[in-house]
Amino acid sequence: ASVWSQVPQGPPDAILGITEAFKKDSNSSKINLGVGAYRDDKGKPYVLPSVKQAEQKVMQQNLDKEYAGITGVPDFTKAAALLGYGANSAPLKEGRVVITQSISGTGALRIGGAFLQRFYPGAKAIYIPTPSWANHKAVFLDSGLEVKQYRYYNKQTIGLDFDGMVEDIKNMPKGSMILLHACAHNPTGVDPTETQWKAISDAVKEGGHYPFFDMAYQGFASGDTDKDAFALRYFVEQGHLPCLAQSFAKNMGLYGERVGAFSIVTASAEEKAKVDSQVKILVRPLYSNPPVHGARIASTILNDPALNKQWLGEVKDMAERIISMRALLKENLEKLGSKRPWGHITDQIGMFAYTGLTAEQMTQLAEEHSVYATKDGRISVAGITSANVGRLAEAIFKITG
Ligand SMILES: Cc1ncc(COP(=O)(O)O)c(CN[C@@](C)(CC(=O)O)C(=O)O)c1O
Repeated sequence: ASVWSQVPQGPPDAILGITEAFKKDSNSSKINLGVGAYRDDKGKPYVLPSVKQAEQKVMQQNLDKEYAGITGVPDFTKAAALLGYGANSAPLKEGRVVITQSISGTGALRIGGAFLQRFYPGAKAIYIPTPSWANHKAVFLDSGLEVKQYRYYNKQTIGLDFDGMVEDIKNMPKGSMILLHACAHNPTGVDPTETQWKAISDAVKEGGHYPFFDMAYQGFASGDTDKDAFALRYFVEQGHLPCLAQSFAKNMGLYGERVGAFSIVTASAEEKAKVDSQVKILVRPLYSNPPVHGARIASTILNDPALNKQWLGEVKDMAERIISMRALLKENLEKLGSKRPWGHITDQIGMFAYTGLTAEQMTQLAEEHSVYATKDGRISVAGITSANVGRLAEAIFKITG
């Protein structure tokens, strides 16, 4: 037998596999609501003008292509920390935040998982929400952690199971690790209110739990980067010492440039130095040091006041287009005479709408109507345009009534 004859055939990725199926469909009016990548109203990928301008500035500098340090482009990581934690962040001012560039958000989560596996003093089990991003479980399992779940989504109300979530947090063994989506929960689009975040912070503190924030959509949820960072910053103000995975894939449209950062809030500058040294020791054998181009673009945007302002406007525009497509879809469904409640489509926030459709209905959408999305009923609202929203509503109405 050949050396790889025993390798089993694995299933296609739950999310990226949808795009493969979409590409195979010859129907000219097919609609891709699978991967959470922004599309403009023409259904086209969008390179932000601020990104194009920043990239030109970078090219004009004729920079060399030497290795970055293990933790990446310093001007980028400093600016990413400021964007995430905010200008008034005490840990930032006191030099207590360890940060390393990462291979986008996935890479940040993986460095975090690996660091926690290596050094977390408590049980090596992380609690993730039910449901969560399809890749979270695999990232943490491959990091060597056990993955457990806490209640998050309420099927009946298609909203947050707040009581269930808080009860589960209170019942976790003391000092458990808990993953929290900072904003624009994937796949449900259901976020806690600020009041609910305060109660969640209390419950996490009461249990002495360790919060790991995944902030993959800062600015993309509400259009306001400060508003979207509320939960993270509130936890820090409350004295938690969280770690954070940041992605610039969505809010800067840098998907394929793989720009992200992983950071840890420590208790003191001395602790920061020790943790920083161990993060470097962990990253070096992983990929040694990160790609510089995307980080230089992001750094140029974040550090240039005019470009930063322009970028914030562009992020706001993307968020607003998503919000308007939510309203249009709901309106179209109601106009068709649907008797089902669709308020959750506009109540939810961020890239995704959790429709409440079953896996069978999602398969029907693809097979009978050439509308592609993940089987959990999640649709990427970014894939909706003023041109296809009518057909989408009809397809959903035909299936759900
Ligand atoms: C909550 C969450 N965290 C991290 C990531 C990682 O993104 P990055 O590595 O590209 O920075 C995603 C991307 N989720 C997408 C948008 C794409 C994907 O599945 O990879 C999604 O369709 O859910 C995400 O939704």
